[in-house]
Amino acid sequence: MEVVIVQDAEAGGELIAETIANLLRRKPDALLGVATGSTPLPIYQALTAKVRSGALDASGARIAQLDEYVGLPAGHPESYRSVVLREVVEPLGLTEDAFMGPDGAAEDVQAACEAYDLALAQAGGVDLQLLGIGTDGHIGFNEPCSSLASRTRIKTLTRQTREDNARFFDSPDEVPHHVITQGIGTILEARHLVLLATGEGKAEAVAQTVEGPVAAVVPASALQLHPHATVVVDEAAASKLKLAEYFRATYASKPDWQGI
Ligand SMILES: O=P(O)(O)OC[C@H]1O[C@](O)(CO)[C@@H](O)[C@@H]1O
Repeated sequence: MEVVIVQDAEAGGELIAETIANLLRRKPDALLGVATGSTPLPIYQALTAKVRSGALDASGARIAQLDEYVGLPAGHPESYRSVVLREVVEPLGLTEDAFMGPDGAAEDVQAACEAYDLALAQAGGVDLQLLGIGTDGHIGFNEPCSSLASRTRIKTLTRQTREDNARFFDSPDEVPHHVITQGIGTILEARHLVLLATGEGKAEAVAQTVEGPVAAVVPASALQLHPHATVVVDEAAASKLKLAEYFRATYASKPDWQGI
């Protein structure tokens, strides 16, 4: 696992956007797995700026959703499908044809989950999966004690996560209780995992993810099992890392650094 400490969220967004840009220059039809929430927004803004300035042609990119609420009406502005279309697909000049996600309104949710795992595999697998992290250590919506081998499935949100996400809704009661999420086993199949964490509220979860044992109670700790996982944290989110100085020195010592 590579840990990169950056000054702030904007720097993290720029670093990861450049990594994605390099991937798309090598592989124009790369499948990008995208996360929602507040954390990845600086990445999408930096990536969009590259496209608009002509520094990057992202027209062949394909976008895959990480998770979705169950039970929101179709077209709800806070469904993750709506968020990804609004924050990623449209700004990059892509169409819905380039987008894939699980069906949160399916009658048979389990079948929809299995269909999504199959669709990801048939699309050649995710090249780079962006991840945020919950204050409880979740990735996607894999709450604590999710199986580290789990596949895409329905999950129940913890009270903490519903409280954390209430800011996106008119009332806390509107936050759905259930979600579809790529499983941890599904996420681990992506070729490169890039987790961004910013702010002091994520510091404890980051410390447990990076320096704690691999444990289902901290789902993000599963990144330790992946051969190419990069954790990008700002100074605030890095504040509880015992090895912070080591991580800074390691990163600074890479003379011909080409991206993460
Ligand atoms: O970035 P935020 O808004 O703190 O959310 C943390 C994580 O929880 C989720 O909202 C759950 O999927 C992710 O989108 C995000 O990575």
